[in-house]
Amino acid sequence: MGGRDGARRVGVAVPAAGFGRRMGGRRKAWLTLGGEPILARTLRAFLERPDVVAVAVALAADDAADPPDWLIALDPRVGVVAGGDSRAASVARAVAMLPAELDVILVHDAARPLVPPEVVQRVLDAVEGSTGAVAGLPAVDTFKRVDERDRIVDTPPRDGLWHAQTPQGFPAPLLRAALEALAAEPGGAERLTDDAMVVAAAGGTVRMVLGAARNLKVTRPGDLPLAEWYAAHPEEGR
Ligand SMILES: Nc1ccn([C@@H]2O[C@H](COP(=O)(O)OP(=O)(O)OP(=O)(O)O)[C@@H](O)[C@H]2O)c(=O)n1
Ligand SMILES: C[C@](O)(CO)[C@H](O)COP(=O)(O)O
Repeated sequence: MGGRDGARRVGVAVPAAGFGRRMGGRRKAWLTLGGEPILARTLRAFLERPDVVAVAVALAADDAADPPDWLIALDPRVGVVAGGDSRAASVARAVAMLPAELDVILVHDAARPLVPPEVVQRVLDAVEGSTGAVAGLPAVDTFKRVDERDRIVDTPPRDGLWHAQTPQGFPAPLLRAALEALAAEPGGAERLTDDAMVVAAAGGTVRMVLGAARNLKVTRPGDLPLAEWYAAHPEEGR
């Protein structure tokens, strides 16, 4: 896998257009972690890689129309686009603005600012010669399926259950084709909550690789102190 000069060309799509409802209506990209915006920290993990040739960030429409100065000045590889009503729609818009000649596209949530470089590397290694790879962690809790009256109706066996994280990486032509197929399906984008589902729906087989505890998704207010702790302890949770 490689461009004309043999070097792999990686593009990164960063969905950052969420509403942060579970965070009390605060857009998580702009919250600070270790004294800097969450989005800045998220992008750094990818911008420090020389094989990353372009990064497309999907922002809420008003933010995309008036992005902060620091983001515009951050790196010439970074571009901004308005996201959509669902994560998948935002990913599709970010992928659409990436350059055509890419070998691999990584999708990474803006809300996961603590991804270790070795997790990014594991995903990229696993994408080589395959149809996709996702970072994740084996489940540690017992899972219950609960009905609308809060009754437990099933306890799915935990064997083989993992928590999916990001990055999620795919051969670029495959991800583009899968997103196009999804766009043609009414309501498709809302149904699929991660990129592996998009590629699997198009017939791809996606592998799981080991993620990291510190690669948590900042989702609720209580996640912020934990993320701050990880930020202050760079060797923990890897
Ligand atoms: N329409 C959307 C929805 C989500 N995201 C992004 O997808 C990632 C994962 O989503 P999540 O953590 O669920 O973020 P929010 O959608 O902001 O959270 P909530 O569901 O609480 O509103 C985040 O980086 C978020 O900004 C996006 O780009 N566009
Ligand atoms: C893609 C994801 O991070 C995998 O865990 C997650 O599904 C995104 O969060 P959401 O709450 O489903 O939008």
